[in-house]
Amino acid sequence: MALLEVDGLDAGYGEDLQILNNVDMRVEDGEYVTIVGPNGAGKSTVMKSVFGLTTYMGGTVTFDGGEIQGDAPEDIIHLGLGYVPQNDNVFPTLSVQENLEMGAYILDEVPEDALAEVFDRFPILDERRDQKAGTMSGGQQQMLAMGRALMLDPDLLMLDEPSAGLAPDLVAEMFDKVDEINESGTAILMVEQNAKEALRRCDRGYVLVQGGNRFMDTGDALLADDEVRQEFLGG
Ligand SMILES: Nc1ncnc2c1ncn2[C@@H]1O[C@H](COP(=O)(O)OP(=O)(O)OP(=O)(O)O)[C@@H](O)[C@H]1O
Repeated sequence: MALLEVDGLDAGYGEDLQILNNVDMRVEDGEYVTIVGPNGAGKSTVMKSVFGLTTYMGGTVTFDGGEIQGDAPEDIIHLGLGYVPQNDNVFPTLSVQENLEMGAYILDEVPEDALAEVFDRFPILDERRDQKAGTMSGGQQQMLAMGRALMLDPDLLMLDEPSAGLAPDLVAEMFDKVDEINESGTAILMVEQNAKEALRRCDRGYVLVQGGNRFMDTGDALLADDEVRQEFLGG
């Protein structure tokens, strides 16, 4: 069984606004999977639904062998599933180090080895460990949000548009960081607007349209597919 298996997932918002319709998705141990698709397709909703932040309406979500559909985020985070939302992903009035420590709030003590590893992986966070998160640039805050999610050493890290709003040189740096995190053994499920670059780097990709699965293949195969290129990658 895959690390994450989503089978026939229906989910949405409020009482009856259904967005996802019969979505299937899987991420193997250590795999790097990307979700692409047009605006409003439901890409973010897939991640939020896996993490228990939407209204569950049907289907199953299995993580590490146990069913988690309908569970609360505070239960899911204990299982080794990390999630970095696109917005509001740092505490602006707390320092960098305090933000990272908050990432491990479910533990009795701050995991010093994990903290050292995050500082090692993101030298900018080490340099600015006492700076208030809200005074850092968008890219630095994004690194901090990722670092915070890594404090619990997740088996799967879900990233919602990590390159959004970043200058081009920072976009490359962000993608490199994601590669490094994946190479160190953490599986990745990532939503990206920067679809070509994401598909180039991932193992496998899903194209989601109107809340449902449309294409699934290796990143290279999706990049080479005429229909995918024309419809979703700007030709
Ligand atoms: N909190 C919410 N309440 C109600 N509807 C929502 C909520 N969040 C998202 N939606 C709706 O769900 C649909 C899918 O949104 P979602 O953000 O998942 O799409 P997306 O594929 O990630 O889009 P984008 O690429 O623009 O970020 C959209 O129609 C959106 O308006």
